[in-house]
Order: sequence, then structure tokens, then C-alpha cells
Amino acid sequence: MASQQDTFKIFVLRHGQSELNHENIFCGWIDARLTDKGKQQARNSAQLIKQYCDNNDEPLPQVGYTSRLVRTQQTMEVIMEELALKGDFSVISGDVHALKKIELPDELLVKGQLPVLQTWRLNERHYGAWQGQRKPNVLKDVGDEEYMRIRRDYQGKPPLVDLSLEMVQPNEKGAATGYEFKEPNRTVKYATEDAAGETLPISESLAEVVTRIRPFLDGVVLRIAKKYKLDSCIIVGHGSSVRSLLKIIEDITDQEIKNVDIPNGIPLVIEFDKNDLSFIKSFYLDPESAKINAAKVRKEGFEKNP
Ligand SMILES: O=C(O)[C@H](O)COP(=O)(O)O
Repeated sequence: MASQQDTFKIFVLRHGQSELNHENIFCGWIDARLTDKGKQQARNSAQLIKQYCDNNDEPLPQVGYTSRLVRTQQTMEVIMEELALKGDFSVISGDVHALKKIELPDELLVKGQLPVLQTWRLNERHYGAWQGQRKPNVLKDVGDEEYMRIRRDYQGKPPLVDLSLEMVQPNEKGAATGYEFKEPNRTVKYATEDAAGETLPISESLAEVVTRIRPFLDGVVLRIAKKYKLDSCIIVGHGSSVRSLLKIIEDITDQEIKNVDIPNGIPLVIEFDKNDLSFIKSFYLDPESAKINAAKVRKEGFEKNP
């Protein structure tokens, strides 16, 4: 059995509550911001991580990763502030060849620093034409079975979004951030990806998120862990990107993943053997709250606002 020091750990969490989580609205790639409750969840996450590191005589996470959506960036900023970590956010192209070449300068890998890389590959599942719609209304329209099939079946995929209607146009106000339940403009917000010639989705199943996240997990997170002999890193993602990471790392079946829900803002520790990066185990730092809040996520749409 590997001892604490022989393990590499990923602290992974879903962002804190967003304005659209609060309104019970499908969010996907709409760039909703955190609510005050969401910021508090991020602060609690930081305290849990600190406690864990102190109790186990472990350093704080050495590298951070977020999606390209502002709710994960805000969550990471609050965590960094709480942990007194300094560092810059940099957007990386998701191109699979470029991912394998990313390096971290030595001066960033020092105590008190947290370089944070941001990639669309960690974005929430693109929720297609359901984005911006209230969950109870969609449920009413399509019925319980179809609603849960699209939300949780591995191959379930929402209808495609029409970007000419549901994305802010390049010269409209809010092109970089989105507004009124629309996505930010892709050529403005995703200029790095655009320049690299990447194709971004207009609706996704969980299976497709797994496919797009795998090259990032292998090519960046695990490769960098090995190359720089890291003890840990921290990933702030979304319901679907965290489910996808768990599916790959823990080899969860297509059937079983249907029953996995991710609470907002509660860190999960995933331990790997440092030598061969094989998965050892995973556990929530606050398992009781994780269980209660995951059950609430599952019921979204069936019950009043979270
Ligand atoms: O994008 C969203 O609205 C949520 O973050 C994920 O929604 P779900 O739990 O209904 O899949």
C-alpha cells in the first residue's frame, strides 16, 4: 500500500453555486457568475483542503486547472485567496498536440505560487438548445423519462443549439461575457481556440465530454504530475466534466455513471500511485454534505429552486 508521500493527489471540485444554478436554469456554456453562496462554498472548500494538507503534512496544491468559464475561475480565485496562494491564470489551447508540449517554468513551481491553466476541455457539457431554459419547464415539455435520459444517460444529448440566436454576436454588448441567458461570442471569448483551429461543440453527451477530456487528463494533468514530481494539483470543473474525469480515472461503467451526481463546491481527493500513476482511491473531504447535495442536484427540475 502506497504511503501518503508516495501518492499524487488531485483535489477536484465542481464550482460553487452559480447564478443559473440558483435559478434552476440549464447553464452549460453560458457564462454565469457565482452567487454569494457559491463564493462561501469556495471558501469552505479551501478550508477543507488546508485542513487535509495540514493534518497529513502535505504541501498545498502546486498547479491549478479550470475550465474557460468564469464560475470555475471565480471559485479558484476565492480558493487561492483563502490559501494565500499567488499565481497567474493562463488560457491554453486545447489542441491535442499542443497539450502534450505544455511546460511549467521552475519559478512557478515554488511554495506560495499556484500557476493556473484554463482549458475549454474542462468546460461544462454543452447543453445545446436547453441552455438558458428553466429545468422545470424542460421537464414539463419532454416528460420525466426523456428529461433524465438526456441529463444522465451516457449517450443522452440535448437538441443542438442555434448559435445565431443563442450566442451574443461579435459587436453586441457583452460579446466576451454573454448576457440574458446567451453564450458569449465564440470568436471573442474563445479566440485562442479559434486561432488553433479547434472545433467547439453545439451540444454534447457525457460520452463526448469524456472523449474531449481524456487528452487533457493524460497529456497535461498526469504528464505534468510525473514530469515535475508533483504531490498534488487542484481542478475546478463542472458537474459533467468532474463526472467525466471520475469515469475515466475510476473506470466507472456507462451504466453506473448515470447514478453519479456532483455537488457544488465540495472537494474530492483522488489518490494515485506516484510511480505508475495508477488510481488508488477517492474520497470527499466532507462526505456527509457531498451526499446530501448530490441528491439535491439529481432532483433539480423536479423540485423548487436550489
Ligand atoms: O449546466 C448545468 O445546468 C448544470 O451545471 C448541470 O446540469 P445537470 O445537473 O442538469 O446535468
